[in-house]
Amino acid sequence: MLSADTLVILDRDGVINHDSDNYIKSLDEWVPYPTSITAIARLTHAGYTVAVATNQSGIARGYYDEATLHTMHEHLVRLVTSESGHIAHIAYCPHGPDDNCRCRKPLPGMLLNIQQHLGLASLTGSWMVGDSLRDLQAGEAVGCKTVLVRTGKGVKTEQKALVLKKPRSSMI
Ligand SMILES: O=P(O)(O)OC[C@@H](O)[C@H]1O[C@@H](OP(=O)(O)O)[C@@H](O)[C@@H](O)[C@@H]1O
Ligand SMILES: [Mg+2]
Ligand SMILES: [Zn+2]
Repeated sequence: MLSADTLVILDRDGVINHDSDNYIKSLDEWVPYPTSITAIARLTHAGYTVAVATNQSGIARGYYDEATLHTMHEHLVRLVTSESGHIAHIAYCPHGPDDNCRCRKPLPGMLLNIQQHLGLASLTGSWMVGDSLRDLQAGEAVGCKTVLVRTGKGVKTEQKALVLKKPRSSMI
């Protein structure tokens, strides 16, 4: 039975698959981490609903098109299905940083789209798993519990957050 606290929203690049500073521009470049597909299947078997929310500014930048993105997501779904897992919805933002859209993380637009698609009244208590601060910010904006992974950009994100948290050394 779907409820907010059994929903897990995953960031894609750096969480499900390897990320690249040069963007993931083709199906060949989309390489899942060794355990991520099985992890999604295990979440399904444990009664969780899994969705994906991914920024894909590479489309706005002209590096690849939506058809190519769809081939990556069809492949992801095939792999998960082959392990009897399920992905309830994949939301993506094709826009660039200057497009002022409402869906690009850290804005929560994609998470609200997932909420609407699943017919949930709220995302309070759902999980948002990401490797970037903007993933966690999007989740926090709609009451999700957030998880930072150390894959992808996660270690860099953690180090940046630790630096920000460090008490300022008193200046003499
Ligand atoms: O982690 P998710 O949201 O699934 O996808 C991130 C990707 O769309 C790309 O996002 C870009 O950020 P900018 O969009 O250029 O700020 C860069 O971080 C790329 O390295 C990365 O591949
Ligand atoms: Mg990411
Ligand atoms: Zn967008």
